[in-house]
Amino acid sequence: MSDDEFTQPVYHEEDTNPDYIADKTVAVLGYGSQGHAHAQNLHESGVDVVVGLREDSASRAAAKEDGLRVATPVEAAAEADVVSVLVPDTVQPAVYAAIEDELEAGNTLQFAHGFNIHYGQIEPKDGIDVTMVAPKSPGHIVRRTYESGEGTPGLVAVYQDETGEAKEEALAYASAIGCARAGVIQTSFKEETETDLFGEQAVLCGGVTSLVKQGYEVLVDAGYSPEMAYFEVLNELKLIVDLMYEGGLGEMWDSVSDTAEFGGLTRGDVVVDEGARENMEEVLEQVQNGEFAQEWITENQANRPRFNQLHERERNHEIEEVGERLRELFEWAEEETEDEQERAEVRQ
Ligand SMILES: NC(=O)C1=CN([C@@H]2O[C@H](COP(=O)(O)OP(=O)(O)OC[C@H]3O[C@@H](n4cnc5c(N)ncnc54)[C@H](OP(=O)(O)O)[C@@H]3O)[C@@H](O)[C@H]2O)C=CC1
Ligand SMILES: CC[C@](O)(C(C)=O)C(=O)O
Ligand SMILES: [Mg+2]
Ligand SMILES: [Mg+2]
Repeated sequence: MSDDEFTQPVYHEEDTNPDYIADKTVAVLGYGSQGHAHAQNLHESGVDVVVGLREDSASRAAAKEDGLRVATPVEAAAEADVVSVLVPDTVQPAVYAAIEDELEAGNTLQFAHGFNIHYGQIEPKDGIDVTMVAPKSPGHIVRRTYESGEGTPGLVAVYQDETGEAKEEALAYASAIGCARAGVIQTSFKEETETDLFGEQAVLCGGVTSLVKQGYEVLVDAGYSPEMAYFEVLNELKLIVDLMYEGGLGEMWDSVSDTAEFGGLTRGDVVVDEGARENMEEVLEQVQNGEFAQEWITENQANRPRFNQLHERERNHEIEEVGERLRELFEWAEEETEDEQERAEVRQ
């Protein structure tokens, strides 16, 4: 499929012009998963970066160690032409309120996810551009693939274009963080927000973990060993997903045995059946009508009682303890530990 056969424009390096960002200062607010990756990638692409962090932020030392300038979010926004808002979605409205006065006409307010704009939690002032550059990948992969030269695919969207250059600038930013190497798809804040939330809830994060836990429990409850259950439903999942990632469903089906292909094709839809599809449609509806967004906003206003309870329950699931023991036993444990350390550093 060539690019002009896609339903939406897809941009690569040659479609971007670094001049749109080259002489600008970018304030990256937050130094977490996305923040550390955007800030370091932009910096190494030659863009002037200032990281905006709270005075008492534990991440200040890490950002400085990575060779970046650090200021408070307000100071960073004051000196920047582009303000990239990479603090958690739940704190973005308060951070925006604090920096709004620092945004001058012609500046850009940029996001990596459209939640707050789409659901009206941030109403950006007139006179500024409002854009999105959303890598379709966790932040530590955005960083790692920039370093390895591959880049991760991303999305660009424009919500407000006062300068007439919002899209070009967003594309230059996408290129500077490595996304244009892999391809950047044009979308809208609405489409990115709704598909991102649906994807992470129904399939990527929610659906997959529920499938793994239920599969594990079914095997263990039937008397099989926890170790066997762990390998069968969790460890091997990565290997199967890697094949799908590399060559689609077809490459995976071609690689597994005919027995697995027949069993999978006849039993998969029994497990994820019409009822599961209807549940997925309901999840999508709650994203589209704002019910999920309201629930998440209210949950945060109440200091996350349900989130904390579910978070704790998930961490204490038996499969976590089995996995920790097993990962220590095998040779890939060392590599995993490095990854875990990297993620832990990012989370700090
Ligand atoms: N996680 C991901 O991979 C992806 C995230 N996104 C989007 O990117 C955005 C950022 O998400 P993510 O990277 O996960 O965020 P993180 O949770 O990793 O952000 C943590 C950073 O935000 C800072 N922070 C937290 N609260 C405040 C505050 N009140 N004031 C100032 N700074 C604060 C933290 O500071 P401190 O260091 O002081 O604790 C830390 O540096 C979101 O819009 C998200 O939806 C999009 C694609 C993927
Ligand atoms: C899949 C989760 C994600 O949407 C992401 C890494 O893209 C997120 O919000 O973290
Ligand atoms: Mg996502
Ligand atoms: Mg998301």
